[in-house]
Amino acid sequence: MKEIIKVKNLSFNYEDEYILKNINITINKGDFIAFIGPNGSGKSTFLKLLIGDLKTNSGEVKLLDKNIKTFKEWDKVGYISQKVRDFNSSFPATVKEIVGAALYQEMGWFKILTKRLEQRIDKVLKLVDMSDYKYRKIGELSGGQQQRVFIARTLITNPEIIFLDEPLVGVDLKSQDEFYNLLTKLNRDLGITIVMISHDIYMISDQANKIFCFGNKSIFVHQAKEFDYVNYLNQIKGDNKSLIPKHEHQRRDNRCC
Ligand SMILES: Nc1ncnc2c1ncn2[C@@H]1O[C@H](COP(=O)(O)OP(=O)(O)OP(=O)(O)O)[C@@H](O)[C@H]1O
Repeated sequence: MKEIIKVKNLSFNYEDEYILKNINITINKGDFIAFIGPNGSGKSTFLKLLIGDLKTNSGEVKLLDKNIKTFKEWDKVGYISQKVRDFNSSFPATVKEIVGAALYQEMGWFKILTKRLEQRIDKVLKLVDMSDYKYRKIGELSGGQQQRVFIARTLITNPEIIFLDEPLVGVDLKSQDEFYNLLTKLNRDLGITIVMISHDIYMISDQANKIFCFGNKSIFVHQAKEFDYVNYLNQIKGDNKSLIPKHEHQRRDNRCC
């Protein structure tokens, strides 16, 4: 199985105290990984380490078989953040412009959107079911629709992996459902590896194939179908960040990754 991410002996601290200690994990092509854990348990930090936004203090991160320190194939990597929060209704760019901006490198000297490039925009808008919104201003769309546009923008360079950092904050429930269905389609039909931070444990444990539980500076890997999220939620009630959820964790030497 093709390894998309390999993390070896990674430790990280911002200040004196370690946030993550001696992490060893593998993410394979086609995985749909959910990062869950109490506030402050290191989910965003780990994601930033995986995409090279933060540098490891010790250990190694490999993305698509390349050390993250020298990684350059960013067109194969998508990243979706909580962008819904960043837009206001007066933001002037259209959906076409937002998605097309990802093709800037390919537009040539005069930065012209050729017919072939325009067709690529149409194709990804269709994939995310947003063709009818091509000429609409991004700021006029709902949070869920905006996130679909950002997914389209990511898809235009045919990524192998998409990282999502709580992309559904502030998005209504129906749109959340549709968004999860879209991610599942991208994962199952296009084979895109998905890594997503989510606090919506009910929803995400239904969609993901593996759950990475963050707690006490470690990451515990579960197969989603064996993950008892009701028990997990009972354990972490109160959001005590120092708590390791007491559910059955795979032994360290027996992790699935
Ligand atoms: N830039 C920073 N400088 C110092 N400490 C930081 C920084 N960013 C995060 N931290 C600390 O690192 C720890 C992990 O934070 P992180 O944001 O990774 O957690 P998280 O699991 O993503 O939390 P949440 O679910 O609340 O988003 C927290 O104690 C946080 O206060």
